[in-house]
Amino acid sequence: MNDSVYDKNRELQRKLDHFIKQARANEKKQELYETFGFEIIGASTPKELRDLLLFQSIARFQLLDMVLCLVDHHKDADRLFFERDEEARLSFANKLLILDPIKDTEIIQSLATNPTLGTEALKKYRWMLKGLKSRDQIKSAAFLPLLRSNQVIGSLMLLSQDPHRYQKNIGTFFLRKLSAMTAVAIENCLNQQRIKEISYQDVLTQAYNRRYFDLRFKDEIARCVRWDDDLICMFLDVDHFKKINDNHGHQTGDLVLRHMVNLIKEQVRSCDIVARYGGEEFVVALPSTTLQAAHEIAERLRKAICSSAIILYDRQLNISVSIGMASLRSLLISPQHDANFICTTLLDRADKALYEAKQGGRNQVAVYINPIL
Ligand SMILES: Nc1nc2c(ncn2[C@@H]2O[C@H](COP(=O)(O)OP(=O)(O)OP(=O)(O)O)[C@@H](O)[C@H]2O)c(=O)[nH]1
Repeated sequence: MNDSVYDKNRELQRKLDHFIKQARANEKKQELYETFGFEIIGASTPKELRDLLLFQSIARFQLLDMVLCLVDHHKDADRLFFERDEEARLSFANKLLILDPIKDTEIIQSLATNPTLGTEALKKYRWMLKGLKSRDQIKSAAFLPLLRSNQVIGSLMLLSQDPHRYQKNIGTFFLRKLSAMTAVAIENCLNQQRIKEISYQDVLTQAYNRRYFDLRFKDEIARCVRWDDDLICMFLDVDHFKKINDNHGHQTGDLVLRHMVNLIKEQVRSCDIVARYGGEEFVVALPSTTLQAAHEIAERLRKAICSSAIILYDRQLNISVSIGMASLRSLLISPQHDANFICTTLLDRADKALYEAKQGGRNQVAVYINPIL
């Protein structure tokens, strides 16, 4: 082989090696993006999705930071992503930006429908980086729109310390794939959660239904047992409700039930579980609450119900409620007691206390007391 053929051959070999290397790198990239895509699409709760997108993605894609911006068409994004988790709300405060479709129209209109890379992304979407601790270290960014049915539902901002990572002229195939999968994952996950919530809600009063209560009650009891915390179970029953129905009609009876739920919700914390247990009977679980504190809440609630008359078209209607409660501590739990036993015993005791309150003349609070052996 003469020298020139030999050189050409080497040059070709070098190019081939380069292409093979690039193909392998792309294959790896594709695998990384696809695995992540399948994981986010498989996320079963908004919390899981939130952690994958805003926390795990950073290590997976070797990013400096990630910001997700969502147009809150259903006005429920904050609740779905953070319910009962103040700590997470604080730690993700600057990474999950929720836009109001009415108040933030200008910002929403500024969200491009194509990826924007490099300094243009940094300039145009500076507002997305406002509260980030890592802000000063950002050297390049990729803005990815999240689209569903040709509508912008939000955007992702991938941030890097490497000034060459996201540049105007680099290929966006993988990034487009990531943004498409993210949009599908967000839409699916939030819709699934909404459906779950509807199935857990009492249609008439918007309180939780018994199915949801039974599920959550078990979890809360397990948590309180683990942390050696007390938990209070409270039953509330409208007094002489049959008479209300008979004298004023079922519609008024329904109004009373809705009114009751609103008053109960006003008096308890968002972490407490308020559910309609049946007919005119409601149950409230108060985790990490002492019997004394719960008694004060119950009394406050009883007084609030008693003193807030319902205004009907031609008169006002006064109602009262009887309340029975029992504490987890009163059960003297031992390790052989299983969760089902604790749940049913606690409900049974609160129900017995409610019976006492009714027997005692109604419009009062009764506490289950352990019989002296
Ligand atoms: N309007 C309305 N009434 C309901 C609903 N569910 C159950 N009820 C009525 O609630 C009433 C419950 O009556 P009772 O169990 O006798 O109790 P009460 O009249 O409240 O008497 P005490 O509990 O002993 O004070 C029944 O008349 C049921 O028909 C509902 O969804 N809407």
